[in-house]
Amino acid sequence: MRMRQNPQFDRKNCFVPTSEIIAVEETELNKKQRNIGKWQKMAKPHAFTVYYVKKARNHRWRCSDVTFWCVDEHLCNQWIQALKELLEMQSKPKQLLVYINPYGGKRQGKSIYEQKVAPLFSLASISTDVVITEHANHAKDNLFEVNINKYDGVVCVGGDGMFSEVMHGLIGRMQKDSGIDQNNPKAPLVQCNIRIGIIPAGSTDCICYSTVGISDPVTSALHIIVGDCQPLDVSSVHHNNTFLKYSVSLLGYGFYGDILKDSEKKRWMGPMRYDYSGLKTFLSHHYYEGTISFQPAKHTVGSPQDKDSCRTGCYICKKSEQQLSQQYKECGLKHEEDEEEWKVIKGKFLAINAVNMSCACPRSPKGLSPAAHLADGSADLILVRKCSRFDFLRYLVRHTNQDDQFDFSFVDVYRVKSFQFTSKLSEDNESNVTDIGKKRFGQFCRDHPACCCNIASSTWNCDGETLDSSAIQVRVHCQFVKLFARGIEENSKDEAAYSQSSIEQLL
Ligand SMILES: CCCCCCCCCCCCC/C=C/[C@@H](O)[C@H](COP(=O)(O)O)NC(=O)CCCCC
Ligand SMILES: Nc1ncnc2c1ncn2[C@@H]1O[C@H](COP(=O)(O)OP(=O)(O)O)[C@@H](O)[C@H]1O
Ligand SMILES: [Ca+2]
Repeated sequence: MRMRQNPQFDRKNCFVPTSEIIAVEETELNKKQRNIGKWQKMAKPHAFTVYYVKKARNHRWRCSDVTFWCVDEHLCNQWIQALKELLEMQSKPKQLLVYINPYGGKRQGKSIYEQKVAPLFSLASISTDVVITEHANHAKDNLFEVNINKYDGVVCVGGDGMFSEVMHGLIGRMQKDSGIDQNNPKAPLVQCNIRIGIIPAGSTDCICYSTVGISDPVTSALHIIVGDCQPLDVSSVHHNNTFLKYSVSLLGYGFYGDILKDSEKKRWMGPMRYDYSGLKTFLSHHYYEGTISFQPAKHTVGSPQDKDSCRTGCYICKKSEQQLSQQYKECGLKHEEDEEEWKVIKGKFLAINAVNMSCACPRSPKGLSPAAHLADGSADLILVRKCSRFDFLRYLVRHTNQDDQFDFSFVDVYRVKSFQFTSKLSEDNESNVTDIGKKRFGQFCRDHPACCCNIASSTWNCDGETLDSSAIQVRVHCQFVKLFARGIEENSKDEAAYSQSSIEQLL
């Protein structure tokens, strides 16, 4: 759509894709407005206002508007009618179920929603059912009861943990309605097609940041309003034949698991808790022995160390998904999982991280794996072996600058479609070796953070929630859920929008 700002004020033209129009309204002209400029000569001017997405720097979106005036009332009404019919034809949501976590982040979820998001939903004529959660898992449990077909999408206001709750509720509901047993690691899970929107109000908000490019409530609300759709890989996590969790951001053992475990007791600190626990965990410098086995993701066309970051309309995601589908058609799931070789690595690790996305966030704008892809059916498995505190610090600092965080002798990264992990402790226990001294020694280390040694086992950090077992089996499910997002857009020089389907074509 080609729009000229009000002729009296600004001669600038700008182009807005009709898919990024938020609303169209007839404009009531007050006396003052009538007396502006050349419209004074008009007996009775008529006007309509178009509200649209204006793109600012760093992927920030804002709602802007422009008013069109004309003397012909019928022409004005024709425009309004034509634009409204156009908006009706797009996949914009009309009815949303919203869960607000009043407890996450800086505990501002409710005010963020009411002050920044609700007015935009109202402008876009979106009706909402809002639930302010009263306890953990309230949203997840509620999703097993609601009439989900009534909604065009579900919105979570909170951090990654809140998204995880909503995702588990929707996926769990879908499997229950389809008679699928999630405890079976090889179950043919049924895809969840209802889109999830994230309004960032948490502590890390890496899922929002990695799929939109910024952690900003208004930007996310506008992505929901325009009806974006971004598929997302999901990892299922099992312990033997028991379902544990799904993960879309970070599955972290060692460093990030220890940070999460320590920070859970300090939620009263808000997001700062991660900085405090991060420093404490860094100083403790614990490493963990164990065995990782994994299947490389041979269907993907990218690699963790290429410079091809995942961007809107990602070619690597599209091509990888096509090749994966082709593999299943030719060989089927059973062959694919049983026949392909598993690579095995034993060692001592400071951190074992598996990420389905870059995990970019305000703390680390390029994330744990900058070239990880949102929808390529793979995860990047990052192994950080035991090293000195100084070297580990150099590794961490590289997450905050443009240097390659994988360019260290003690860091290996693999693009995988499945992996398993067992800690040495559980391996020893299985060989019936019980060593009281080791347990007592482990306690000594916990009491003396200065000690640099290996503790029996760490905790898995699964999107900010802890897992009950250290021995896990993980499988990546390609494009398993959908978000109201479009991935991170290439930074265009001029943030002005571009014309996709212009209103001019309606003329
Ligand atoms: C000396 C400077 C070192 C700086 C290192 C910075 C490294 C930051 C890496 C960030 C990784 C983020 C992975 C995201 C995980 C989230 O899903 C999870 C839960 O998010 P939320 O519910 O919104 O809080 N966040 C965490 O597990 C926190 C990880 C610790 C971040 C320091
Ligand atoms: N009303 C509530 N009271 C307590 N915990 C809640 C509530 N609603 C959600 N939770 C839980 O809070 C945890 C953290 O939520 P999240 O929004 O990720 O905040 P943060 O980013 O600060 O971790 C999640 O595990 C979620 O299940
Ligand atoms: Ca992926």
